[in-house]
Amino acid sequence: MSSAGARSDAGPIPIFCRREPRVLQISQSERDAVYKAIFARRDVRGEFLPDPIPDEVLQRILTAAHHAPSVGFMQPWDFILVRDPAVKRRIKDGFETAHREAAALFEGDRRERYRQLKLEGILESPVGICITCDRARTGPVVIGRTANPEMDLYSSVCAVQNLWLAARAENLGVGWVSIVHREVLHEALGIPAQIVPVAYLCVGYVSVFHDRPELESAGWLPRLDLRTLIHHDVWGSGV
Ligand SMILES: Cc1cc2c(cc1C)N(C[C@H](O)[C@H](O)[C@H](O)COP(=O)(O)O)c1[nH]c(=O)[nH]c(=O)c1N2
Repeated sequence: MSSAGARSDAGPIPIFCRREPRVLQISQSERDAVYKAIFARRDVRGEFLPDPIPDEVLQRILTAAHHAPSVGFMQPWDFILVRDPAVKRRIKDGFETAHREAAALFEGDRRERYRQLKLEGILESPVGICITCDRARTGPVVIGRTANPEMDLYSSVCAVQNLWLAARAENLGVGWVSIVHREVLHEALGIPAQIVPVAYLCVGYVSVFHDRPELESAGWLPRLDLRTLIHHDVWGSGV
């Protein structure tokens, strides 16, 4: 475990967001910082602090999300910021229902171990962010989506990951809660029927960032060996 460390000062949107006429080079220390954010990012469930997130910080991580790649540049996302305890409570109730259903699918010892995992921080985190996908945002024909219609959903997932990494760079924890039925999010957040809720994220400062995924530390699953996942030219060619 490592302590959460000092918070970033609120400041302007980084220079990378402005238009640059030259090829932007990334220095070695900047590169190291990117990798640091990637490897130190964690899914946070149980360590949220109630401290409020300054508006400027929230704006920066939302701007990072908004600069994600998207199929045909359709930018299909919206961001619903959830602070109302009553709204959070409805989502938490939805989690509890889906969690019970999921627990029933595990056998014996694994069911009890699943029940003991902390898998959300809906009420504890000061802000929830629901990232959605408007599949009709730029009309029916989108560059890059015709052969693979799910590409707009993947684009919203890219926004999730940008936000997750930017949040880590701000020393903010993020936890993705997918143990909730989509209809619960539609109802609790007033999401129109044609918009897809892609991710419900719990966001806040934390008491600690774990060094490893909690599911790995709990012995649920190990990290796979990257070498077994790389194929050369054809599937199954091995290393
Ligand atoms: C699409 C999706 C959906 C979920 C998750 C992730 C992703 C990508 N994760 C987090 C997941 O458990 C976690 O990322 C892995 O265990 C790896 O841990 P780190 O993210 O590296 O800490 C997650 N975690 C959790 O506690 N409750 C959840 O419902 C979910 N849902």
